[in-house]
Amino acid sequence: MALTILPILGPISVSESLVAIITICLVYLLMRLNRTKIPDGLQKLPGPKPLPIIGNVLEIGNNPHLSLTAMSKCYGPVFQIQIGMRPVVVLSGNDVIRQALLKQGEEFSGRPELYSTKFISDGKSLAFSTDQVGVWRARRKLALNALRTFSTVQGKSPKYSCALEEHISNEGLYLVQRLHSVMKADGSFDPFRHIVVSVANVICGICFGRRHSHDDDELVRLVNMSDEFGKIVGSGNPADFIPFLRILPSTTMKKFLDINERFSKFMKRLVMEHYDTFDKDNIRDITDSLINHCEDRKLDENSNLQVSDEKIVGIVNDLFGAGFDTISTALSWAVVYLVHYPEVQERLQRELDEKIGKDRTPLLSDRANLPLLESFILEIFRHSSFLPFTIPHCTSKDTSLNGYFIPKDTCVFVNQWQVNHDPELWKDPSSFIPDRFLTADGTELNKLEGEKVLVFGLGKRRCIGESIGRAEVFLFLAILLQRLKFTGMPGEMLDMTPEYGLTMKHKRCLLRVTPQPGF
Ligand code: HEM
Repeated sequence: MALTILPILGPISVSESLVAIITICLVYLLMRLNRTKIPDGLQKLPGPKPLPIIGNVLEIGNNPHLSLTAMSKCYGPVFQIQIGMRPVVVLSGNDVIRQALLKQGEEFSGRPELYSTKFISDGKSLAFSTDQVGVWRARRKLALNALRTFSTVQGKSPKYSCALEEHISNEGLYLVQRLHSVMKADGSFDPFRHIVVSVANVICGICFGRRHSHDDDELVRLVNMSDEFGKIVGSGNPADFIPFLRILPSTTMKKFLDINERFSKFMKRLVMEHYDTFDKDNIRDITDSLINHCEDRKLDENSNLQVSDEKIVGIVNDLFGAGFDTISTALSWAVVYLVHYPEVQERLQRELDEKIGKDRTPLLSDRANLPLLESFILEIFRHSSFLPFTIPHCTSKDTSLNGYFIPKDTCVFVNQWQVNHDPELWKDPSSFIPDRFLTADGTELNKLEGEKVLVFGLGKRRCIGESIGRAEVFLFLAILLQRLKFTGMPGEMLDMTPEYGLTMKHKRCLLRVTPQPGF
């Protein structure tokens, strides 16, 4: 990533170089003159010395979660780097992150204006855009209510406690069948390719009241390209901070624009279908409820909320986008960990055999009875830390943290990976040990330990899909483990090195399944 800036140094002439050097010097001098004065009693942020123009890009490298964790050991839990000419504050450590996001939540809840995020949902994304506080708060409340209502509403069958459980269970059982048939046809399968469609169908059911076939080319291509999206919007993408990188040809950027365009087209079609068939007396799903909200607001003369219809109905883009990528990444990692640690897979299957048996499908209400599965999920969240940073934050006013001055509009990275691998919080953090989340006698989940895992963010920007995410990962895994045994390809070692992005993915691989006895 960082090395993409080097080719521009080659083809320039001597006079161009001189102009460039003079410009750099002038900008540097201007920056020194404009330097913010540090208020009395506060200190200047520590951090590595930046190079002109590129700042600390070379030190940050291709794995910012690792390099910034290493820097926190040297500079402490609050330090400053420079990406390009732009200062970025990096937060690490449980106490400092809680102080910033919970106790000083208002000051740290903004989003920075970044080049890449302008392309997401035409710059109108709830999660990424720089909406004013009032607009963001109103949209977030609408999104939360819509999610809550349409996941807890009664499903079609009385067997299930809610529509969410029904969607997950149906998709989980379908995924089992699908993996059997792919095994018969090809002898192996790419886990992400199939899991992502099943997970996308759950959120599609809640948002649009429909599901797509696993052979639906448009959906399959769209959801399978999500890693290109994450590579660009992950914290530390140099093109967000160094303007001239945007004009250099980049295949990743091209794919990013392509996926955003395809995504918008796909979503617009589904939303238009809803407008065409909208019936106020039959609200079918989240899209209908958002359209209905716009209609009600037009009738309410006292309404003083200045949020456009496009921004209200566009909330569904965020719910769909966040709802499939995060959960399918978690599940795909889970399957890869099962293969890498076969003894853990055997213990999980024994727990399911003993507590659920073979005569019924697991339900969400089984969570309390399956402590090892719950511990396994927490350890996947912690060990993979597949969301290594939250979405970048931004300060909404001048503030301070740990005695350091942080000016308004400073971009802030929150290093979740560091917290999940902090030796002060975890014994042997680099080892995969699900039992660390069980009580000493191994019979129950140690909830306090579980709360230390940081993967959904904290405070005002905390993920609004957390309970859906946790429920989905649990129920899909319980259904898969009850019916299938996962193995790797004979003689091949799995490469567990994550590929950096907003959500870190494992390398694409081929796996196998065999039916569990009795299925
Ligand atoms: C395992 C699953 C999931 C994980 C690990 C996860 C994690 C996160 C994280 C780390 C953030 C950023 C927090 C911050 O910036 O401080 C976030 C934000 C968000 N998540 Fe999730 N998420 C998951 C599932 C979901 C689901 C299922 C949905 C919706 C259906 C969702 C919707 C959102 C939205 C809308 C935001 C933006 C909130 C805002 O900016 O106010 N997430 N999530």
